[in-house]
Amino acid sequence: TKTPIPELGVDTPHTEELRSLLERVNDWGLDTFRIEDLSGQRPLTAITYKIFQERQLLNTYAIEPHTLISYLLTLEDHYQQVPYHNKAHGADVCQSMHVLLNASALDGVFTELEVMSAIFASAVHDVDHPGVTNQFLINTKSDLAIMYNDESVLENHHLAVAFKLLQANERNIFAHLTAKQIKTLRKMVIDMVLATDMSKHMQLLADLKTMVESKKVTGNNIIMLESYDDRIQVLQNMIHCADLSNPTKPLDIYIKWTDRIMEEFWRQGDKERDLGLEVSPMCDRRVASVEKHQVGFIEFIVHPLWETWADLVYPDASAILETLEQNRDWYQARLSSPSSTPGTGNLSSSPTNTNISSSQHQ
Ligand SMILES: COc1ccccc1COc1cc(C2=NN(C3CCCCCC3)C(=O)C2(C)C)ccc1OC
Ligand SMILES: [Zn+2]
Repeated sequence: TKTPIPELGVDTPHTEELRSLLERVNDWGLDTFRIEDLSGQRPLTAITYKIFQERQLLNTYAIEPHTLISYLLTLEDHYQQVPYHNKAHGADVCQSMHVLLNASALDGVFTELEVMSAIFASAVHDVDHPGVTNQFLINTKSDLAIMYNDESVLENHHLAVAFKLLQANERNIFAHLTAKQIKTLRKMVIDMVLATDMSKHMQLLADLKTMVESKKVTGNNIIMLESYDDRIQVLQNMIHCADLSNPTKPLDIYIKWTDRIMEEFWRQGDKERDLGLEVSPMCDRRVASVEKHQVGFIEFIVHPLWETWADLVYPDASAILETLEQNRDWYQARLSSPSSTPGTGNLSSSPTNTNISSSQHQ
């Protein structure tokens, strides 16, 4: 006999509140920070366990609850404690992917195995992220860059760690899948996680645009995807959208992600400075232009992607696109008005603006 599984998969004194929050797992904008606090710092385990239950994946694939919890807890422990690419980000992308999979334009399009592959890929996609970019790992001739020959260094590492953790019997959640199912799942998970490498963004978006232009739908507006290439392309763009979903979330949540990514980039800049390397402009905390980076990120990367995704699954992502545009306008407005950041750069000329709070965001 084994120790009983806690109802929500995690040990917490806040069971009632966590349960009611997890009831909203199908909603865009779920507060993963609140889940982190209520789950005893186990957001990834709590959210992924809830999604597996919600989608009946434990029954469909004869997954032992103990085994799933054991895998998720170990996976979560292998996310590093860095400002942004930590277990909360993993949980957030996993929950975002779960919502995107529910688009009515995709009703019945993906098999159970494809759905489980997508949820699993999202949960593992940044495991053991060291909080620095691929370029930094390459520039510093890191062991990881040597291991993966400078090609999608981080993404290859996340995959290797995720699959390595499955090798222990007590963590092998896919023990009851057929060899063929495991082969298919492994290929799809690899294809999805490798697609989260930002250097693939332009190609991914170009292919998505081509698909939208030639979109074939059934009578009730459900997208028809015949080949593996078409199916995996949609799933790759889906995980990419989930990964780049921060600016599409409620503003208070979006701002928290912005604070985290800036701190992570600035810490990389500090490392670059200490190593005598050239400090990437986006990583220099002395030339902080938080609003400018967000406006640029949305204008050139996030909005073009989400606009195309919203076309593909029209009208399912229209409200998400609306929030993105409102958030862009909010950061844009702060760009033109005097900055709220005393002591750095762009304070407006009039002295009256010097008496403001220290935080980047009021
Ligand atoms: C180009 O945007 C920025 C530059 C400097 C500071 C901030 C931003 C915008 O804010 C975010 C950025 C990212 C990412 N940016 N990138 C890369 C970085 C390399 C440069 C060019 C390609 C983009 C990533 O890989 C991730 C997905 C981690 C994630 C959340 C953000 O905000 C919530
Ligand atoms: Zn990510």
